[in-house]
Amino acid sequence: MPGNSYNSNSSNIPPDRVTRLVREKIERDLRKSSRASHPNDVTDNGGREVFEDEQRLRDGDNLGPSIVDEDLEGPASTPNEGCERLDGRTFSRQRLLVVANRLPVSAIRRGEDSWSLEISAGGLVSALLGVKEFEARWIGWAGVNVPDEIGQKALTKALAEKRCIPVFLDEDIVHQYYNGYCNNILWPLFHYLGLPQEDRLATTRSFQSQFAAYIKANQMFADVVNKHYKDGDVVWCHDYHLMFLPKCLKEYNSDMKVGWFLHTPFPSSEIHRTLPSRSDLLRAVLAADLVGFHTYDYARHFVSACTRILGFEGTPEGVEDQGRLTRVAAFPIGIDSERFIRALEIHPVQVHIKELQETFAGRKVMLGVDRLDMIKGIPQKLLAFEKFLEENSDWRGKVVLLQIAVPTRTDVPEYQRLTSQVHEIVGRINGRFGTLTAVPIHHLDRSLDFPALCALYAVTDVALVTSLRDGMNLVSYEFVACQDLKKGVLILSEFAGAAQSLGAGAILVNPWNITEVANAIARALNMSPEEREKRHWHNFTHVTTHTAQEWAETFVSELNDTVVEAQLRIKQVPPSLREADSIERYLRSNNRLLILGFNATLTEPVDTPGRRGDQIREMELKLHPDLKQPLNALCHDPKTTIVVLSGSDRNVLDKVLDLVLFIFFSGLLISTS
Ligand SMILES: O=P(O)(O)OC[C@H]1O[C@H](O[C@H]2O[C@H](CO)[C@@H](O)[C@H](O)[C@H]2O)[C@H](O)[C@@H](O)[C@@H]1O
Ligand SMILES: O=c1ccn([C@@H]2O[C@H](COP(=O)(O)OP(=O)(O)O)[C@@H](O)[C@H]2O)c(=O)[nH]1
Repeated sequence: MPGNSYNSNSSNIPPDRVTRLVREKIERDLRKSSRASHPNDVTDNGGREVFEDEQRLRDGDNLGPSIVDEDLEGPASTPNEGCERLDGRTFSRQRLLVVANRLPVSAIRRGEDSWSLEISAGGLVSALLGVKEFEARWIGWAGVNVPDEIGQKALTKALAEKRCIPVFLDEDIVHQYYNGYCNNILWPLFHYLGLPQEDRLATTRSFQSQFAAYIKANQMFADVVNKHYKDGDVVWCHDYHLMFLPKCLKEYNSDMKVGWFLHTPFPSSEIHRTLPSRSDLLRAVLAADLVGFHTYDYARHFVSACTRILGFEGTPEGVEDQGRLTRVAAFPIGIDSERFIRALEIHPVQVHIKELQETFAGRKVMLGVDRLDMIKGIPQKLLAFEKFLEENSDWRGKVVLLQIAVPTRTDVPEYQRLTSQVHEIVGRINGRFGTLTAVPIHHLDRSLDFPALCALYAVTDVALVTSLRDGMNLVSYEFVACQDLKKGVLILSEFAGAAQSLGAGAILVNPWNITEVANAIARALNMSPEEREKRHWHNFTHVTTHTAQEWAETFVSELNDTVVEAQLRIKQVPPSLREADSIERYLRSNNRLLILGFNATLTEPVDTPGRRGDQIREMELKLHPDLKQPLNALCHDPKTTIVVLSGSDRNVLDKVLDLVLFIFFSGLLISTS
């Protein structure tokens, strides 16, 4: 198990490694405080304008200078690379390897050895765009199958210009790992939509081959990381696609600083325990030093899955297994709010705003922006809008719903079915409430570019985010950032992570309750300007102060600190007793107290021994047969008192130790549950 090998390796850590880690931490702290007092005194692009970022995004040059050739061949030292000067001192910036399923660029093949690259500026890209503390490079899949060596070499070279390093996955792996295990199993399960019927049995062939492909793909990502890793780098793994990656990386090198962040919800342990590979996935994630989630609830669910399914200890800091702590915490993502606010001033956005205002003059604009995914609750949203129109005839013709539904995972049959279902509902509502000149719903099955999206956000009166579950939902943040003039209303699902941060300013709804959402639409459209202003102010303050940059910096510096703290903690663990000394003293003494653990100390190892309240599985615990005789002998010995200390329920202790207790036991059972 990686956790074990990590533990045993780490206990032999040379003191100079601890000293080096602490020195690096002091340097980082110094760098932070220098930057706080001289925010512009940075020799990289720290003072750049947001418009420059926009230009660089368009030019596909937003990810910094290219990776040097040596880097492509493997580890090499690159003097002065990533250095910055602050207060007259030179610091080298720490390298950050961001590993995500998808690279922030999509690649289109133009010829045998030529590629064109398009930047896709999703949440993670903008989050890292503004981070100056680290020198980031990306490792991931470019979204295309490149079977030939010439194509792979050319793409690798082209991507290096964007600080990206590709992982080449063949079509079969993509089908089984990405479409199969990631998007057909983990994605619906983590969003409380359950497992697909045919995969409910752990023994089905498709489940097993998809899981095998998942592990294989994760290993392929790990191989690439390992090839490019240099001592001192921070490796940040992202999302449900890469839950095995921390384990693979630590097996290569237990000193690697590894963080893992989940962008989706982590469901209640009762949901997670339905997954056939539940234990393997949890153990693999726990190999990381730091595990992060968007909300405290997701973090809590993860910790309780680890305690209930693996029998590990949950502490306020995270999850502990035999003295090794994996830190678990909430790090809510934000957006680059400045980028949206400043975009509203640029000419193309203003042109779009004017066009939209003219087109929808005299009508209130409602907006939905979602990937066309079951979790986004698009059919439920449309049905609620239909109900609103049914019950509020005076609003007919005076309100329009613009629904942008970005196609996604189009190879997965369930997504294809969803598309047809949405089209059918839109057609029905438009048929019912449309006129010869206007329809109530404008539905687009495509994505918009950044200027068009900003303009839409800015002209909207009411945004409708009705996700059935959503890790965070950045659309709600982006809408708020673009509304400082209009102060429109946000209707937000209570099942989106964003509800935890924007709940006070939004109208929160249960998206499954069509009547409640219909009523919320009426309330939002009729809301007084004073109430709108108050609500907007709350959310705008949050969105502009909890930015993506801050999210990324906090996670990575927490990861650095976690590693230092772990090394210091290991040094404080008392050394094991020497066996010969212990026996000798035991024999000499006349009054002995032996304090024994229970689960996995006195009991037979059970694959998933439950703990803390899971009495059903605790009842599976049995006294280890080899211990029966020695325990009897000890209990017979008048010089020895035995205490069994356990978090398990008293009934469980009674049952397991029954025989011993009944006949011989002269000790004490302490149940802390
Ligand atoms: O690449 P795809 O398979 O099309 O996946 C789409 C996106 O899924 C993930 O989104 C999640 O991350 C957001 C930011 O943390 C969060 O707000 C949202 O609730 C999640 O669904 C993934 O992180 C993205 O990179 C993908 O593009
Ligand atoms: O036409 C579009 C629609 C959406 N988005 C972006 O897609 C992201 C959606 O993120 P969210 O967290 O809301 O949900 P996800 O799709 O990641 O589940 C947001 O940053 C949007 O700006 C976009 O670039 N073009």
